[in-house]
Amino acid sequence: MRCITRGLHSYRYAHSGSSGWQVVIGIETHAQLKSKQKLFSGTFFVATCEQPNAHVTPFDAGFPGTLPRLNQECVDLALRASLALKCAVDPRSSFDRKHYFYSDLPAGYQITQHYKPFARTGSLQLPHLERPPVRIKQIQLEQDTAKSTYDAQRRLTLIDLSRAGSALIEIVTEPDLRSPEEAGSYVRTLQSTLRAIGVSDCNMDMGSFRCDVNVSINRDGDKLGSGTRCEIKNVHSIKFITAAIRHEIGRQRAILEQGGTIEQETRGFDPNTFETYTLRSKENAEDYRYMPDPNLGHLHVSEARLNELSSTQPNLPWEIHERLVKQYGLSEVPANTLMGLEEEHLSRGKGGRGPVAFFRMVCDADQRRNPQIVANWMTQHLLGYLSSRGLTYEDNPIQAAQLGEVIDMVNDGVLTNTSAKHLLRYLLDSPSTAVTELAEAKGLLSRGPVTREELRNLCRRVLDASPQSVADYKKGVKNQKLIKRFLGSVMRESHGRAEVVAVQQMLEKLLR
Ligand SMILES: Nc1ncnc2c1ncn2[C@@H]1O[C@H](COP(=O)(O)OP(=O)(O)OP(=O)(O)O)[C@@H](O)[C@H]1O
Ligand SMILES: [Mg+2]
Ligand SMILES: [Mg+2]
Repeated sequence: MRCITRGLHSYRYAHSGSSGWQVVIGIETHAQLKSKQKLFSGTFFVATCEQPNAHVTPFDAGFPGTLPRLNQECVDLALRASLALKCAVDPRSSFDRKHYFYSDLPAGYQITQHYKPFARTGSLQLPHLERPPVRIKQIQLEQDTAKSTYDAQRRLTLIDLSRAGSALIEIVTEPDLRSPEEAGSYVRTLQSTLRAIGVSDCNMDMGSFRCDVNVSINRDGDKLGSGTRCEIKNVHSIKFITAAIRHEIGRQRAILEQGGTIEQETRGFDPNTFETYTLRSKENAEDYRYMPDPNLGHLHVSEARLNELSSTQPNLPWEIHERLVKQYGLSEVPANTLMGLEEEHLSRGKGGRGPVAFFRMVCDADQRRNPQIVANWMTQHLLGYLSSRGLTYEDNPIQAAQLGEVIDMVNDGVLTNTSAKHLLRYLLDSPSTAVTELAEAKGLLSRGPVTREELRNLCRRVLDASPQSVADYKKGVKNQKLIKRFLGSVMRESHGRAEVVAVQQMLEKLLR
């Protein structure tokens, strides 16, 4: 299904579920910058600080007479975002005051870049969707507000000024998205992009990544984007974003099909009913009385600075994925699993070496190591053992060199796969012990296949240790279950060297 229009991307998805209608979506995203200090004050910004009002200067609290001083680290992070989103950076942008009265805005205005944002006209390619890249209209630097929490019991709004004045970038798309699914994909891709380059944690739960979603619909054949948009403010998860858009499409369609008109509104989303509701109409829209901030000069960005940042820009997710596939020869599934782990690691924002770097260290240390096998050991076994202990990759005590050694020992026939899994678990408990020493101490080193004599002794030892179970077996009580239990014990004792079938036969023989 295709339609032709000028200006907006002229394609649509059949699965948007709105036959006869075209859906137009644009998203404004506020991403909290991972800078150490706030945008205009020297205060440290600690996103996870529990104690309220712990990081506030008089400037953050809006005291008269205090002056802003632009923090270069925030500018650099914002520029990194604009490079990743292929924007044109304005060599000379400026800051404006956006006035409104609200308890979370101490100064009565927010410093933003209304008239001259620092970056414009970028794009973001969505993976797995055949469509042109989403156009980025602009990115602007701005201050965050304080954090307000409503205490329903005491009927009080509590204000925490620690967040006031911390640095945000607002990333505004052109109205290029055509379905709830595309909107979800855009948000996900933007998150992974900003995380990969270390610009933001993009954690929607923690409020470091907040989206406003603009939705309009118009009849097929009408000018694309000619419908009136409604803006749904602050939707807190990708699931809610898609749900809010779905509801909004249905609501607008019902009104239009009954001959009504859509009012331009700012709406909220109720996560309990999955419905949007009116916050304020256009007539009640605020007049922000934008004016250039007289206390701040222009923001100058030189070509040299941009080149410098560009040369030290970390790889983007698709570049890392491509490297995993092309350089390391990984197939899609392990490459995607590793990317997923990397993303989780970055979203936790604890820093440190991520899973992809760990994988590369294991592979690069010895060219004979098969990357596919390394990825399997990491994603299937190591990850499983860590999560069964409630640990994440950041807590992983095993060194890349140690995992490499375990893998090599399997490859050299010194360890069986099963023994290597045991060894990995032992290593998690005593990571400072040398790998071979631990394997030796735990009797995991392969001494070739178990001989018949050895097997008989092993089986006998296991049976002798459980006389009651043996008696039950002979009475014919729960034989299947008992034999499985004996079998498990023998396999464990043999450290995986014994053959399951041989063990079962020997046990049955001894029990006869
Ligand atoms: N017809 C439309 N249908 C859906 N979205 C639209 C339409 N026209 C514009 N938009 C989207 O609405 C958003 C407008 O954001 P922008 O920041 O420019 O202005 P704003 O919402 O008026 O300002 P504020 O930042 O104060 O909320 C953009 O993402 C844009 O793509
Ligand atoms: Mg906006
Ligand atoms: Mg808006």
